[in-house]
Amino acid sequence: MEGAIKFEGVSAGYQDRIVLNNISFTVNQGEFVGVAGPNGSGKSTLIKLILGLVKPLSGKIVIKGYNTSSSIKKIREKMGYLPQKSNTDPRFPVLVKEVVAMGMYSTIGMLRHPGPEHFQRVSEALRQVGMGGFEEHPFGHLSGGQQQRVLIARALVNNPDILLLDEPTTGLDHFSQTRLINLINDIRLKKNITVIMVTHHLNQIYDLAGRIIYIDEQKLTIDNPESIIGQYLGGNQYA
Ligand SMILES: Nc1ncnc2c1ncn2[C@@H]1O[C@H](COP(=O)(O)OP(=O)(O)OP(=O)(O)O)[C@@H](O)[C@H]1O
Repeated sequence: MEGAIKFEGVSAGYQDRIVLNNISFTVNQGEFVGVAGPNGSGKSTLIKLILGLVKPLSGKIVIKGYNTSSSIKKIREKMGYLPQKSNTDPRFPVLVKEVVAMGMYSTIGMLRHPGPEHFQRVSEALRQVGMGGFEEHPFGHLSGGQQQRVLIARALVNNPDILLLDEPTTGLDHFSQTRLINLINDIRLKKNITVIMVTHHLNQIYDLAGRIIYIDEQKLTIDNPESIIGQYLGGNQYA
């Protein structure tokens, strides 16, 4: 079976700095894979390689059968992305429906206005994350947890096969973190989406993620949570 995401001998880095050296792995459709490792080890770089925002120095990346070096537009249509959190100015005058509609720019184009059929998709994505009815609310007036759910709706609005989440629970209280992760997992199961989620808190996903990617010192290991925690975190999932 062709994997949803396949890395073959990939090296990547910036200027004269190698971040990932000769890594290979395959993720299957519908898997929930966590991405962990120390600060600066290359977790976001891995996500950006999958998105085609960072180009490999050598090796090959194939997403749903398409090579990132030649078919990046096709691949982007299949992916939803929630970047690392940046704080939104509460006075920023943008409505929830406009934030979600931004997720469709890759398919409808930046300069075209979204039509009624697009806003139907926006409402559907908001319903999926439990934010139906919030279309006309100012984004900046929502709580942190609600804002993250709206940003997940933005990542889901194109019906992606792959959802890439870079520390989606940052800044949320413990209860909201658990709720958000359970929500992501429910959507994954319902739609058979592949979820790749960067987190500093493996305990959050220990029971849900089938496998964890651990990155350190230019190397990548992929294995079940128990084994990764045993090998790298001294057996402590809360480390
Ligand atoms: N655009 C860039 N130009 C140069 N160096 C970069 C760039 N982006 C990242 N780096 C460097 O590459 C390394 C990996 O960064 P990356 O952001 O992938 O790490 P990370 O594991 O996501 O870190 P964190 O846990 O702090 O979010 C770091 O040393 C970082 O300084």
